[in-house]
Amino acid sequence: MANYSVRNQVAIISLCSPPVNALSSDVRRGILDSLKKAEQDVKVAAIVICGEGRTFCVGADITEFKSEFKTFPNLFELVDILESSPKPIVAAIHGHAFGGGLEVALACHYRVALSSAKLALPEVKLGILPGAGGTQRLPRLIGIDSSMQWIAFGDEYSAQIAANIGIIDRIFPSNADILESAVQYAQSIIGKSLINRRVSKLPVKDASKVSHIMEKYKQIVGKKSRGAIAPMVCLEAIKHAALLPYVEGMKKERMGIEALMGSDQSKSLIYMFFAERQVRNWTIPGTGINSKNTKPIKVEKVAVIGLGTMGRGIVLSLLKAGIKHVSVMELNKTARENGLLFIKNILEGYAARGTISETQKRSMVDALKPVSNFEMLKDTDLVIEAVFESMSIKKDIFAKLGQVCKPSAVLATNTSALDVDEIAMVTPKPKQVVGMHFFAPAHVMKLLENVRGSKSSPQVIATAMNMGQRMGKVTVLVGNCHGFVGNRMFRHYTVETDFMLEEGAYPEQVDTVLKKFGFAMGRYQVGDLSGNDIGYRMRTKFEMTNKQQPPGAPERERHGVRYCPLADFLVESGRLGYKSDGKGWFRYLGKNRELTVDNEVTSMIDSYRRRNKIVPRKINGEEIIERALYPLINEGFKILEEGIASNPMEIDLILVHGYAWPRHTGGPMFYAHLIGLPKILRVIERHWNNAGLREPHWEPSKMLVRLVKNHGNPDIMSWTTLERETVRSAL
Ligand SMILES: CCCCCC/C=C/CC(=O)SCCNC(=O)CCNC(=O)[C@H](O)C(C)(C)COP(=O)(O)OP(=O)(O)OC[C@H]1O[C@@H](n2cnc3c(N)ncnc32)[C@H](O)[C@@H]1OP(=O)(O)O
Repeated sequence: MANYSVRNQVAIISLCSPPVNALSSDVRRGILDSLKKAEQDVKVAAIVICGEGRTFCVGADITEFKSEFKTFPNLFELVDILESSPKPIVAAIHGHAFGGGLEVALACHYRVALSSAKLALPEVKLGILPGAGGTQRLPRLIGIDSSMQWIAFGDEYSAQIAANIGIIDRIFPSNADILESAVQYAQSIIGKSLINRRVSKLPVKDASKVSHIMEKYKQIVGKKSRGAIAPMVCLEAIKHAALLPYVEGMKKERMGIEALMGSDQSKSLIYMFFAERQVRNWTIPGTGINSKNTKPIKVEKVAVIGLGTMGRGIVLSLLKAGIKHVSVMELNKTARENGLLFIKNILEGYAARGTISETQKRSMVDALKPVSNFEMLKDTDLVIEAVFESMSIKKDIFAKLGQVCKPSAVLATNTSALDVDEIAMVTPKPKQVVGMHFFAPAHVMKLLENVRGSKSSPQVIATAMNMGQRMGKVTVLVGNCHGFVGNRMFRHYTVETDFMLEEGAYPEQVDTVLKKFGFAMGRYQVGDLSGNDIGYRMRTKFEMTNKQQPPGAPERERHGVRYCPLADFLVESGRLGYKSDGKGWFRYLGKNRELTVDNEVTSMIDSYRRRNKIVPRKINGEEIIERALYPLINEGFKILEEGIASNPMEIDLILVHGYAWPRHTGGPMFYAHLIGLPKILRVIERHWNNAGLREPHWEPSKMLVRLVKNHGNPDIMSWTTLERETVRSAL
């Protein structure tokens, strides 16, 4: 709804729909009714639209998208009614003016804002376009070039930037009273002509350059938003603002939003939006313990052990989160000096770019406390161990931490696959131990996979979850198993793509198909980028690599299971990827590391096939997608079945934020939901029947089988509930 009042000739329409004043049908109706009152009241000479509470308006109510077009006034109708008002309307912006909220402001005749306000047209991130005139009004205010930048990427901008380019007419200090300031501003414009204040009537300044600008953005969007439809539709709609009169341009915008709204990509992106918020409400499956009934321990002093790649990133994340005391312990002098230098350089860079102020930078540097022995960690609230991935080294460290740290200290291990319980058992208080799996580089990557050990106390889990959120990370709680969620699932992707190389595909073909699906890089380029030796080290641990096999051992089998040694040959021939002179699955040439196919790799694959008498066959794109992605989905169901993740959203967040799974498909589980579970199961069963026990990743998940058998194609939101009911009724 919207509240209405009048103050000194100025009518105030305040949006009132906590927490973020989304433009639900009630709010839109409230604005319209208030506007009518203001127009009819002869004592009113100007109108202010503002938001109650923490923000101006975050845009259309996403939960009402399905009925958006049906109720009067829809957003599209409301903005034109506002703009044509005979009385001047001032939008008073604090907090956020996002999406439809900014479109409402663009339809007002003036816009004022607190300097702390943020503005954006982020609809593209929901797979749609600004469908209430945003693509037609913004170009008339700031030109085609800036509009394409704002709308095709959907990023937020400060009020000051918006003022610099002409969106905001007046900025007030962040501590000003926005309503009071806006009312005074409205009084100052009473009686002024509204000609030139109705944005839809303005010409587009850089209209003549539209083709050139369009080409530029098509290139950028093609690279940055691979496979996503909405960014291109946004560009097309903005182009029409340059070429067509406003009314005609609006018709094109309408066609654009109707095509995008309800599309699979938009459904996926909306699912992601809510998943990112839902995940804050963590729960331990089957226990009743959750974020609502568990309080975190107060954390003021944190320590990080190890200043390698992971440790440095973790320290930076803690500093950015505002932790005022971060002890860093690295016993190797060179690693310590390099690590500290790296951290300081990154902070310098942030300050130079204006991401943080000089004062903030200084206080972050002051917060760094190098320590040289475990004793010095005795009053630390949270210790994050980030040393080399070795069970014995980690156990050694936890044994020491267990002796010196105070009993309430939370002891976290940053491991990507090791058993958190085994590490915990060396301490006198295993309930204080938890896993915090960061992704490299930890100060950049948004994902944190927190691992609850079987003994981790609820408070300790709450503390790790809270710390992740303080660091601004998408923090997901998972159970303890080898590889946790992400690495456990992703393994199958690499295993099965390598099998396709044996059978007839080549790395470039696999990567092209995966990139078309939406991955920023294919499986083989990712291997080259992160280093093919990482997987090799892991396989060495399990005595699987080519070199570790006794003479005469079967080349394509390990521990009775199908195995492809091509990745081993690659590493053993020194092709680790980018870092080994640009040689990996591909060859990277020149300063720009241009990816080229390397005949050496092709010959290696061909001769391996000949040696093993494999007759190569043609593998098409559909097969590549099924075989690369379905085993991973199958594993996702096994993870749900075991309670390692509590719901599919958690799995999807991990794969999207940690493994570059394309966001516009919603992650593997949502993708499975879009394809339909019966088809997913059919394909998995077909491969399982062909491959049998030698390829266990094709063994259908029991949960998937039960869901399809008992419920056909149930909605993703009901999977875990249905599974629980089925299991309970079987007991
Ligand atoms: C015929 C014409 C048809 C045209 C119709 C189509 C036009 C659409 C135009 C649009 O406006 S689409 C929506 C565009 N807006 C957005 O995408 C903004 C989404 N919100 C955000 O990005 C963030 O919420 C924020 C604005 C940056 C604020 O972040 P903050 O961290 O402060 O809060 P949150 O935790 O994210 O949100 C609090 C709470 O509010 C819910 N919520 C946020 N935005 C919306 C929304 N637009 N609709 C419905 N609900 C929203 C969010 O889910 C949280 O709920 P919870 O229950 O507390 O988790």
